[in-house]
Amino acid sequence: MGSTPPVFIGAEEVEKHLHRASLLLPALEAALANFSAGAAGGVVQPVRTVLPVPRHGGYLGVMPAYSAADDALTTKLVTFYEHLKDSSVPSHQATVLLFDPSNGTLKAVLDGSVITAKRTAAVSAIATKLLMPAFAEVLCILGAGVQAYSHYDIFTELFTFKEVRIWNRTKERAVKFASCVSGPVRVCSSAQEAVTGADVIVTATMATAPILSGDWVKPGAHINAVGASRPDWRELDDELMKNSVLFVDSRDAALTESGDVILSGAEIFAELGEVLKGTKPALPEKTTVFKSLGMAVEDTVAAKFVYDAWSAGN
Ligand SMILES: NC(=O)C1=CN([C@@H]2O[C@H](COP(=O)(O)OP(=O)(O)OC[C@H]3O[C@@H](n4cnc5c(N)ncnc54)[C@H](O)[C@@H]3O)[C@@H](O)[C@H]2O)C=CC1
Ligand SMILES: O=C([O-])C1=[NH+]CCC1
Repeated sequence: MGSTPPVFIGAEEVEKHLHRASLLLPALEAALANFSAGAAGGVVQPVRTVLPVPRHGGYLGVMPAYSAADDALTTKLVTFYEHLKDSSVPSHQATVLLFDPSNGTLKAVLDGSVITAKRTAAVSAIATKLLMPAFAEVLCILGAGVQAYSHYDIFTELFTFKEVRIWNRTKERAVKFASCVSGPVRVCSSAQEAVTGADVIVTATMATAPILSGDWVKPGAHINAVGASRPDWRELDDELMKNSVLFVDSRDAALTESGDVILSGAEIFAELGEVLKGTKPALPEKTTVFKSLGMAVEDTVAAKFVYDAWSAGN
């Protein structure tokens, strides 16, 4: 008798079972805390392997993780390309393989793009809940791509902002963003205009040089720095990196992959998981940066969530 072939769960099905990124919050908070607990937390996750594809300006990331608390084993394969000529192809594409951890059998192949968009935004939301100033009124998003949309959705679901602003390098995309989302958004002509006076800032661009200057940032603001995941790419300038309290998802990853951290020489204060565990304080009264690179265990718990929901309905 042959083994059961893996199921394929495509983007539409993933979206159906994960219609709100906030569904992932409890699992992600636990995974971040477990990751930062070291061996005792039961998360096995190396820093991802990123293979450059120099001829085409692309990268293939391989992101395996096992979470003992969830008894879940996955690897995500994610490609990201800097300058795609065909704008109908997304800059990031991903697939998650979910294995039976007891015997290594491949159980499911899941679309990873929806998972990547939603788990990243959910992790930024976790950071924001902990680190944003009291009475935050203005949200500013720099970038108008996939991550901008997923961040807008969960941030406006969880928090109450009086004003949401967007800036994008090409203004048409920002205008389109403002016309597509559910609430009012002010389209700004410059990053400086968007950032000035903002309490919470999300940088989610493909920039390779700083787009956000410390000069513009209101003291006490919180920044989720989501882009610039290569050691020579930047979104934030040195002033901002050095004059903020710096939180990361993974110290090892930040010191390997983040141009903003490596090139500025900024000191890492804590991993988000350490704040969640209560071993490091959050310091919301200070200007804070959460440098997000994206962790494999986030995909593990998200894929398990989707697979379990899919299984329950089949
Ligand atoms: N931290 C994490 O867990 C994750 C981070 N990312 C990163 O988030 C960023 C955004 O990803 P997506 O929204 O999926 O990409 P996207 O391609 O959908 O959107 C990128 C946006 O950046 C803008 N942009 C492109 N080049 C730029 C430049 N040189 N300067 C300023 N803006 C520029 C584009 O106009 C577009 O609005 C990327 O850097 C990506 O690698 C993506 C997935 C997970
Ligand atoms: O975590 C992730 O999937 C990624 N981070 C940067 C590019 C893709």
